[in-house]
Parts: sequence; structure tokens; C-alpha cells
Amino acid sequence: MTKHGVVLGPEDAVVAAAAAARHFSFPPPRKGGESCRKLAAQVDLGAAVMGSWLDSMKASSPRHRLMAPLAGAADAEHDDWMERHPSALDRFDALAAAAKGKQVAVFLDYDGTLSPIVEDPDRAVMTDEMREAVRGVAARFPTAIVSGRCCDKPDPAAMLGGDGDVRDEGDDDDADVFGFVRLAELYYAGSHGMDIRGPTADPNHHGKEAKSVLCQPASEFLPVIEEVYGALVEQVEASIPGAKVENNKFCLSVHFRCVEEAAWGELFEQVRSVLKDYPGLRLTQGRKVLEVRPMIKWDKGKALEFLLDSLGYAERSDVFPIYIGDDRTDEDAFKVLRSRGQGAGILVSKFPKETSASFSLREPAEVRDFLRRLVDANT
Ligand SMILES: O=P(O)(O)OC[C@H]1O[C@H](O[C@H]2O[C@H](CO)[C@@H](O)[C@H](O)[C@H]2O)[C@H](O)[C@@H](O)[C@@H]1O
Repeated sequence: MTKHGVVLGPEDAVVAAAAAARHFSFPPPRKGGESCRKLAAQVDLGAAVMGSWLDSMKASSPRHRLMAPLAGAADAEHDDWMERHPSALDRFDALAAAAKGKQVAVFLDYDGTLSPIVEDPDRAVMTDEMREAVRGVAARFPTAIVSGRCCDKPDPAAMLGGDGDVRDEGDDDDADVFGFVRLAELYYAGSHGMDIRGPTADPNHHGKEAKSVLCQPASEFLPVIEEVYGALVEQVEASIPGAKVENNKFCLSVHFRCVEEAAWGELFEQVRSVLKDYPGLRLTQGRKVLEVRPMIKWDKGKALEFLLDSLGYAERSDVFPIYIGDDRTDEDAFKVLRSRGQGAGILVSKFPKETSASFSLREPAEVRDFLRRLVDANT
């Protein structure tokens, strides 16, 4: 097995493997999905109706326990969904067969994918086992973290240790994604893809020269984001107990995970009132978080395309990108894979959700197991 190359076989191995798997085609079919939870991906603030936002905010908190009479229906919905989005672990052999002969590249969301969702965003650490799995994958394939969090602090190279790790856990600045992952050999696309950095360790790792900033399409918005951050801290964080505003450099997160549900409407109104003076910004929604972003045509899907281009894979048909994510914002990347007809999108979710991903994994522990299998299959 060569570094970053998959040892590959004939294309028909894909067909054979897929045919052998019961109920399985590659990628799995998309049908119906009427009963799935609807994901309103982005809402234009100008057209925002308070009621629909509140509904959407509540929908971002799936009910974990169902009343007994509803449990049967939920099981049927879940089974149907799993047929359309089978477990990437159960279908690993078919996936590996589909990737055979192709250049694999791996794209990983952070929160809810590499780390479990926790109440305090500053404490969303990933385990050492997960870090080792990601390190193993990155030693074999170009690997990127694609996150809503800010990328890193200004000069990560200055903080590098001998093994390419950066910083110790517990440092004050760990809330950025680089501080959590601490692997300098990866690509990072922070701020929902608006801050793309190349590896800062092992310059020859992907046959590319190490670079720091590769793409920052929203840099002109920095002053306005700073200004709005100040206003949101002053108005929302100060007046609504539990609200937390996070500065992700090119975008902002207004967290309501720790806010009483009765105050969600007020929180939304306050955010909207701050944003009404900034027509260049838009509001989207993630997992118990409102995201303030520049009104530009850029998202995680664009970041994925940019990274594939940067890696020299734009025109190649023998590329197999694997994208793993749990959030609404990851849907833009899943859609890119669908439209390219390449690779595999894997949604991390225990619950049926409308998604453009082809496969599913239930939780970060399964993501770790999947990454380990990827490493083992290419060792
Ligand atoms: O694209 P991602 O890497 O998934 O980042 C999306 C947002 O993730 C973080 O918030 C989420 O995780 C927190 C920690 O588990 C949780 O408390 C919060 O409710 C979630 O929304 C991060 O704090 C945000 O800045 C990211 O935009």
C-alpha cells in the first residue's frame, strides 16, 4: 500500500460487492423521506417569520424518548431510513470495493462527528483514540477538518511540537478547531469553510508545498463580524441566561443549548434586531445554535470543491472523497458529492433526518471505528 494511494482493482468489483450486499446499491437509493424531519438549511433573515424559526430551533433538538404508542411508528421510520442510509460500518466492504483503484480523500466535520456534543462548546474535546485514528487516516490519504469553528490562532507553526502536535489540552485558546484536533499534518477549513489552511507539518506529505492560508473568501467581512460580535455579547449574552456568543472569526455562533426553551423566542428576536442593521450578513441554524455568516456564496460544499481542486483532483474521475458530518451545514458537502457522482457522504445521526448523505454512522465512537477500519484496510 502506497502512501495516499489505495491499492485498487477493477471497477466491476464495485458492482459485484454492491450486488452481494442485500438491499444495497451504491450509493444507496434516495426515495421518499416524507416522514423524516425536515431540515430548513438556511433561512433568509429578511423573510424570517418568528414562528418558523422557533419551529426550526425546536426541530434541532430531536426528542430522544418517545411515548409508547409512538415507538412502533418511530421504529418503522428508523428501519426505512436505515435502508436508504445504511451504516457505513456494515457496508464497509462494499465502500472499500467502490474506492478500489481510486484516490481516497477524507473530509471530517468536528463537533458531533469527531467529538460528542456537549453543553459547553469550549469543552468539546476529542479523545486520544479518535486523534490516533485521524492521524492514521491522514498518513494514508489527504485529510481535512471542515468545521464551523474558527480555524486556529494566527501562527500555529510557532506552537508546533516535535511530533507535529500543538498545544496542551486545557490551554485557554482551545475552542478553535486546530486547538482541539492538534494535528498539523491536516488541512483545515474553519469558519464553515471560509478559512482554509494547508498542512503546517511534513511539507511533502501530499506532494504539496506546505502553506498556511489557502483561501479566505470572506476577509472583507472581518471588521463587521467583530462589530456584530460585540453587539451580540452586549445584548444577547448579557440579558439571556445561558446564551453564549462564540467568535469564529469569519462567522459567529449564538448558542442556545443552555437557554430555557421559553426564552428562545426572545433570543431569536434579539439576534434579529442586532442583524437588521447588517444586510450583508445572514442567519443559519445548526444544533442548538444560530450562526451569523457573511452573505456570500460559500459554504462547506464550496470548501470541499476548493480542497479537491487544490489537491489536483478537479478533473480526475478516479477520486473517492469521503465526507463525514452530522450537521445541516454538512449537507452542502453531501450535495457536492451527489452532484459529482463521486465518493461517499456519511451522516452521523442516531435519528432519521432528511439528508443528501448516502450512508450513516450513529455517533463519534462509530466514526472512530470507521476511520480505524479505513486505516487497517490500507496498511
Ligand atoms: O461544523 P462543526 O465542526 O460541527 O461546528 C458547528 C458548531 O459546533 C459547535 O457547536 C456545537 O457543538 C457544541 C459542543 O458540543 C454544542 O455545545 C453546541 O450546541 C453545538 O451547536 C461550535 O461551538 C460552533 O461554533 C460551531 O459552529
